[in-house]
Amino acid sequence: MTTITSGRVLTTRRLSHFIGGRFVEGDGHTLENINPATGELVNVVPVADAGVVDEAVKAARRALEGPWRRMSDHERASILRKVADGILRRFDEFVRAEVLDTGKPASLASHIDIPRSAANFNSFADQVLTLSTESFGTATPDGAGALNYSIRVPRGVIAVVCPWNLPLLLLTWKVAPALACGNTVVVKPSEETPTTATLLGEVMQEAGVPPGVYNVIHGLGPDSAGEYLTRHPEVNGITFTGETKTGVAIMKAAAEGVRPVSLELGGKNAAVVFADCNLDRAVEGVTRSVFANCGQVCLGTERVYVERPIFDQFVARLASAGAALKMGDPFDNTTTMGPLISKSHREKVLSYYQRAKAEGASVILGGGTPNLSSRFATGFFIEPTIWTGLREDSVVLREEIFGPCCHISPFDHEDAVVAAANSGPYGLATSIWTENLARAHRVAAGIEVGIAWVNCWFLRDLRTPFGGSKQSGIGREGGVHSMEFYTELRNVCVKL
Ligand SMILES: NC(=O)C1=CN([C@@H]2O[C@H](COP(=O)(O)OP(=O)(O)OC[C@H]3O[C@@H](n4cnc5c(N)ncnc54)[C@H](O)[C@@H]3O)[C@@H](O)[C@H]2O)C=CC1
Ligand SMILES: O=C(O)/C=C/C=C(\O)C(=O)O
Repeated sequence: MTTITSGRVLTTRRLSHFIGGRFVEGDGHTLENINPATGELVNVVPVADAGVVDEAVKAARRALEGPWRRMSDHERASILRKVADGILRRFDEFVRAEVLDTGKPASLASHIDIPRSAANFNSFADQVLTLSTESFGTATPDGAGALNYSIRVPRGVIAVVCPWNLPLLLLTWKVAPALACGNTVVVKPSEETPTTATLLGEVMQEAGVPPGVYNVIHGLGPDSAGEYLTRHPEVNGITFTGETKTGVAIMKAAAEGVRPVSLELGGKNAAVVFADCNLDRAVEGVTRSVFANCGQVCLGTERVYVERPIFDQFVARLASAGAALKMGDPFDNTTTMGPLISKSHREKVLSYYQRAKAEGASVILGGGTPNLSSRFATGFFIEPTIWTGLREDSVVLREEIFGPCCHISPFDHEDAVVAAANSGPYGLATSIWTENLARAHRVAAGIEVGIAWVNCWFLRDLRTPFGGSKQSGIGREGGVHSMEFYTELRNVCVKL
């Protein structure tokens, strides 16, 4: 297929839905998937209407009657390990697809996104083999007793709705445990990043995942594929990562039919840096937590609190680390920061850059868009930005921006910084930087979040509970917690 875009002639692919083990063309209604680093077209993507979504859910339902659910946990685990191997075998292809869809540096996709996606399958293949249930010996009047034991059954068809910031990583974080437990899935990747979900369909086939167990439909959210899927009455559970407002819409959809939801939503995460920290480690960690993936990580830091004696030094060091980031060709190994995901997202983040100035911030670094040369001048790049001097109640300190920016405030007392970190509606993650062990434990317990890191950030063990407090989500995934969401316990009482 040949397409003319931005004055360039490109050969592009047309993606398909993946339903019942087949790649399915849509009805001709499509959307364009744009490379955020250049503004060029990557591929043309079909948009599923209600009929296509119904077909996918029905394929997933039929597959529940097939071999997948009847296989032993060992057999399913062995197929999931083949999926992991398949991702690694096609590593470069996955990296390239993820980079073209997101604009993130290939070094990041090769280091985090794609290896973690394979690790998700291996980890949940392990997890399903060590899952235990409870049993009780129960006294009965005749003295013979009864045995109560519980079994875990798959929930059925799971709707998986994914965002664009870590497309394959977050998709597989949900698909791997859902499949390990014997469910079937219908995945709706973000309209911004549809490619790796589709490529995974090929890997699933090669690995021997039966038709209909893994289905992918493309499209938008409201009044489109996302909404049709989450409202579909034959979906038995919904897992979602993305914006809090979308989480609310999905929870409402799930209420119809009383379906369980697992929601990992937005954040406005605080990093707390005490004067007794190892400053080199703190600067390195906070630099990553603010700027990694161009600030498009729900766990990232947008509020930094630094104890006053080291405030000026910390601000200067974070600013010089931010200034050293190199934007440009994502496939160049020296590039350390990609663009934002889309033109509209850049407009949103720039509106906060303007708002910060209007609210009286001192701009320590950045605040605008960079001048890049050649092809990348039309990409959605934005400057890494640091502010100081804002009031705690300013909009920029309360709303999730999802860009490469942070505000740094000084603090004097532990209680006050814990209160500041806890202000606002979100409670996803925090990082605490101190060499005082007692203080580290105290502050980690005091900040209302699902994930507290001490002297590190994004150090992940896939067995640990992962999720948010307050408006940052409902439920926990990871390890046994994923197994709890993707199965239902059934108690069996046997009279002896
Ligand atoms: N992990 C996170 O916390 C993320 C947060 N965001 C934040 O959300 C903002 C908006 O980004 P979006 O991509 O629009 O996020 P979003 O939350 O609207 O979209 C995520 C996924 O949900 C789907 N979706 C949207 N509305 C839906 C609905 N009513 N029913 C069912 N599915 C629906 C989308 O098609 C996409 O697949 C960003 O500017 C950023 O601030 C975005 C991505 C990830
Ligand atoms: O599971 C992880 O390690 C990372 C999760 C990150 C997000 O959920 C996000 O940025 O949206």
